[in-house]
Amino acid sequence: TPLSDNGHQVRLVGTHLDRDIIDSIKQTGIHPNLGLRVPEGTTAYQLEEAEEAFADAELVMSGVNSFGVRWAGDRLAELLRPGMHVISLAKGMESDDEGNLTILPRVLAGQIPAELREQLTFSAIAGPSIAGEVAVRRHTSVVFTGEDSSVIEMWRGLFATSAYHVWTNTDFVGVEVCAATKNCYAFGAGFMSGVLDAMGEAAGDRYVNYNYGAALFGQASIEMIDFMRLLGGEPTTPIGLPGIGDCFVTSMGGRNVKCGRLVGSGLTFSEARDQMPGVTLEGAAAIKVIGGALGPLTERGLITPAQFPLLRHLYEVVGLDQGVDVPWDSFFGSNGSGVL
Ligand SMILES: NC(=O)c1ccc[n+]([C@@H]2O[C@H](COP(=O)([O-])OP(=O)(O)OC[C@H]3O[C@@H](n4cnc5c(N)ncnc54)[C@H](O)[C@@H]3O)[C@@H](O)[C@H]2O)c1
Repeated sequence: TPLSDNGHQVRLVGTHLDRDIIDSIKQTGIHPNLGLRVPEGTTAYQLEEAEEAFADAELVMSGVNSFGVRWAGDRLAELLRPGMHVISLAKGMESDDEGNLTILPRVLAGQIPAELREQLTFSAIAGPSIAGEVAVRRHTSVVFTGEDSSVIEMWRGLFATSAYHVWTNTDFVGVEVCAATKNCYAFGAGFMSGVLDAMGEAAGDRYVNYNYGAALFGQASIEMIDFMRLLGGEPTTPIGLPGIGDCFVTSMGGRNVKCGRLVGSGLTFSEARDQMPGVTLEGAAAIKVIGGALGPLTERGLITPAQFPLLRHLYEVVGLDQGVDVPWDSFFGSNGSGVL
């Protein structure tokens, strides 16, 4: 929407999983998931028509989610040309057996042969932005990130409108780690409602569980800053849009929070998952990857057993199918602000 509002032509290429969406846009102009008409100047293409869509295109935006990043990289390897700029949306990280974590734009770039890759740039969009709200031009404030400030400034110039407000940040690792980890913590945000669901009528209608949610949210902010120290981001990056702001919007609802709510009400993660067949749960997947890396990182002495108590518990719940038993007393360090 912001690109179209600025007068650019947009070519929307679906994956093999998006055939119905692309058919709908081609036939009616309506994006069926959002129930909205795509903006003027947008043309939809099926995957087989990707070469036509990429012909004379200068800029590429990848909206493939975290499950398809390597797949997207393989497709782009065939379609990109030297001098093109790529910006991606997927939120998550990959881990190896030793717990080394990699941000997804680097995974995407890694699928492109080195000779071509060196003639491209890779950037990403982060920060609180619900697709449908952007589409109806609600005020949205985001962060564009990448290593090269002139490239992300170029992207900002293309996107920024009176409703879509863009900041730029060259802390690529820090911003992307925030984007990935907030999805983990937002799963936990579902617990506060789930616990009330389990209480049934005994919960009454006078008090809700905001204290519970606020404590999880506060601990999430401490752990995001700890991730900056671990992975090489700036300690201030989680403040504002990339971490806290995005964690807020993601915690307010969506598929991931719904699953967290079911788990908070007493179901195991596997049982909750079974109640949501076919639903993409990027946050739960991120907990398995990032939470799963904490064990090897602790064994290697890169973090202490006292660090990341909330994400460790989320991993017990999602990765090991254990019940919710929030380790409150291990939160907030010695002073309520995470100082150990
Ligand atoms: N929707 C939002 O409001 C929003 C906001 C900020 C960031 N994001 C991020 O942007 C990305 C896209 O968001 P979305 O809501 O469109 O997600 P989505 O789950 O609807 O999927 C987006 C795309 O990924 C493709 N995809 C999924 N699994 C795939 C696979 N295994 N192989 C190949 N392609 C696959 C789908 O075909 C689709 O084109 C996500 O990583 C999300 O976290 C979304």
